[in-house]
Amino acid sequence: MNKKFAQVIIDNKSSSTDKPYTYLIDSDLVELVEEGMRVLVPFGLGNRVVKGIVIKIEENYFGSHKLKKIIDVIDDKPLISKDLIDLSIWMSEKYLSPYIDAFKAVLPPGDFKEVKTNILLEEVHDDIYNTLDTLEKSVVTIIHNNKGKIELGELKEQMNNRLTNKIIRQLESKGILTTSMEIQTSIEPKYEKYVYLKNRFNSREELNQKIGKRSYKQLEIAEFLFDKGEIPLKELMMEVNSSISTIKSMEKKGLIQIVNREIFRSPIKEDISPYKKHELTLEQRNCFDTIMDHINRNQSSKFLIHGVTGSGKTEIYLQLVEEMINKGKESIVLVPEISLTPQTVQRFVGRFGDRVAVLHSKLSYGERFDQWRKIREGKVKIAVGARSAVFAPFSNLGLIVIDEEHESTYKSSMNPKYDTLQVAEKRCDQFGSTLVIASATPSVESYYRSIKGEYKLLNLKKRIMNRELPFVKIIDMREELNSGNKSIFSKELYEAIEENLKDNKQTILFLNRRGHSTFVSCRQCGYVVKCNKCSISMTYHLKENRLKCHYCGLAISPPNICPVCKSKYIKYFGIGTEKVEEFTKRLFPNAVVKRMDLDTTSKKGSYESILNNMKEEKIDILIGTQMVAKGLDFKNVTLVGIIAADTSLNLPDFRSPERTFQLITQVAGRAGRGDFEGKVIVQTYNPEHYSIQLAQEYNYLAFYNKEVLIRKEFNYPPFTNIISIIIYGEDVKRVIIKSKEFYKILINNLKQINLIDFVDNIIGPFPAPLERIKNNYRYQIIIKCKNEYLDKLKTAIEWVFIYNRYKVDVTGIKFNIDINPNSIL
Ligand SMILES: Nc1ncnc2c1ncn2[C@@H]1O[C@H](COP(=O)(O)OP(=O)(O)OP(=O)(O)O)[C@@H](O)[C@H]1O
Ligand SMILES: [Zn+2]
Ligand SMILES: [Zn+2]
Repeated sequence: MNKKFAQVIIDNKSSSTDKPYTYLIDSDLVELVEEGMRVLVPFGLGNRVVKGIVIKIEENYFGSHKLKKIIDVIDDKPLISKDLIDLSIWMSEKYLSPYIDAFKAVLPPGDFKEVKTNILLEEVHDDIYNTLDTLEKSVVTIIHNNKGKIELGELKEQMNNRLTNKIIRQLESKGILTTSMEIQTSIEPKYEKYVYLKNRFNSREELNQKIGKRSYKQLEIAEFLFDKGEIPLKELMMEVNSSISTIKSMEKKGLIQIVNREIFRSPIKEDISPYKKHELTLEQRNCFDTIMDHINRNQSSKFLIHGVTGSGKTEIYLQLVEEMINKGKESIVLVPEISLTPQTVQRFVGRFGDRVAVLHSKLSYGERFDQWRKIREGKVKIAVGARSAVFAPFSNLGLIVIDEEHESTYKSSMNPKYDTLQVAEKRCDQFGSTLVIASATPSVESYYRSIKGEYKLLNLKKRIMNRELPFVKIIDMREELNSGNKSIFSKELYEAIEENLKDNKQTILFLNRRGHSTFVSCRQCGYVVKCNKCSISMTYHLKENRLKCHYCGLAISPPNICPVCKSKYIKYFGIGTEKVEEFTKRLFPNAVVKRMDLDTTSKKGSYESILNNMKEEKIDILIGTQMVAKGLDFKNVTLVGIIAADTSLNLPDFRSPERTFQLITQVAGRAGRGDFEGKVIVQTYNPEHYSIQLAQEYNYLAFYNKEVLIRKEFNYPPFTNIISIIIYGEDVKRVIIKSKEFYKILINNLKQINLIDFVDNIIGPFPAPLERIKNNYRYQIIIKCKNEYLDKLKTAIEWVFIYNRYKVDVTGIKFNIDINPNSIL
């Protein structure tokens, strides 16, 4: 038999070993090794045996090195499919990510080295058993003696034969074995006690004959178990109203058996009520039909749905998913983590039941692995989840939906620093599947692409039932101040809340800052309390009476006297949600007021409980950050107050006008979703700013047109790419010296390869706007570059910063390279 060559990725932190290594696959393993399987290989000078994953198999090897051999193959089936391998390689190149990080995004959750394969023995009839060869028979015997189940590695050890994988595959094809994956986690599996009748009775009569002489209760239990089969102990005790002692005594007499069974870890609560299918409105139908028309003609396409808040986008996704199921295809529906509320989950699970897998960051590794496995094994047809669900390992993917596509969380800020939209496009290209992205406020980039024809634009201009979009009133807070109102609430907002309370309607108040006061400062000398690890002013939290850093979490007691001038005039400035809550409670003592932000929702279940109380109208006024801004659908909310629309406007980032427009539109969209008209009050110190003005008119198109002109004029995305390189470390002097050194090397390199004139702009190195985070000083280089030259530029950056070909000493220095980052702070 011939030999082959495998490219193997090894899990290794060091960037110098982060590349595929070529190994020889000897003839005896050639048939067994496949792309996506894990193998054991000798690695490094000492030939330490390590686990790696095969990403490519080649017929030829043209190198001159003497190759090491693969020692053994671990899996009997690939852990990941070819399309996901290709996707990872593509990501590592596109986002300059280490291979191993790119692969970890698509590998099963947890440590891939810990994945185990269990082999289960099915029933084997004698006539079939007799047809097996000796090796096959011994495999069957070993598993049989091991109570019908064995872990693959253990079986191999007992077989002492390298061809075990092949034998297993043969037996599997004969229906004698099945395999399933499992991962070792620190979380103990959950068990529950189950009860069943020990003896088999053919009929109730037989049962009565055998144990009829026993007590009435015992007979009742036995009959119950005869009807139901194996059931949870708890359920039995409840149903027949029996004590544990009766059941225990039956066990002692050998009538029944109590066993521990593992409970399948599931993040989906069982008591989800069905979500009925809506008859599509005319607008919804047009949109749905256009998409289905493309799908039915087998045209893989991309769509952007621009649909106002409350226009019923979710119903369209649900019906598209249903069509996919009918076609035997799978769907991925992505929503921002923050909108992955019980409400969203309920809509999907309520419609499709156990055909839905839910993936989000609050799941434990065990839970996540279970969801991953269900997808991989084809047990579910839909994956609903946040960003990383784009990697759901389906094998027949028909549709990807990205809801609220403008959300910044779709861009990852950790390796691989991928943009979910681009990854989704890539996956859809691989499968020939359909991509639908949607928003009430599409990002400038996406809308621009729809105008260029890369996405087909579909509009939903009306709310469901022709409900009106809420009326938006802008309040100039400078005038409020001039007229003597120093409160957080303008007169108009105060009166509107009061009226809303009288009418028994609910109110949402939004402020994009948590905590109580946003900074603490000395009135005498101007000293501001800042985090001593980050260059960020600290936020006061009243309940704990602590100053907290929102970047690194450091908490300290607030000072009584100024540490600089020793004065006592320490003052608390700025407002956060906690202060809004305090004021609201004071002004409306009879209202039920609740706050929803990171601080009040960290306990498990607290988030759900607030949303439930809101739904059941037990809360009059809900105060919150981003969390109350998106996707929530409460019919009784008729008033939305935006306490300060300017917080996002003043950040030194080219996206801040866009973010402000989106936020106001989205928050406003929470009002008037039921039978009653909604009203929105926006308080601001910049009432004439176009973001605020155009959000008031719901004029997305005018906003887009204005914004896109600015982007063009000042050369920002989508007209260019922005690459941010942050050089950071604890020693500020070294950071400065190294930044300058690397900057010079980069410039020289770009000159050498004749790229310097094609790169639009290189600025830096200068202190990053967030100059210090967690004790690290950060210097930044920003490069702007058109699409045509981006690949060349990336190669240069890789050469200089990642491979460090110039052998610069980088002790204590790290780099963070991000292509089109979310924010350039
Ligand atoms: N065809 C329909 N007939 C009646 N009600 C519908 C229909 N489609 C959707 N709805 C209901 O309309 C409400 C708004 O729909 P949905 O929440 O999907 O809007 P959306 O466009 O996603 O809004 P947002 O962008 O604000 O999240 C929901 O309560 C939904 O159940
Ligand atoms: Zn002072
Ligand atoms: Zn800090």
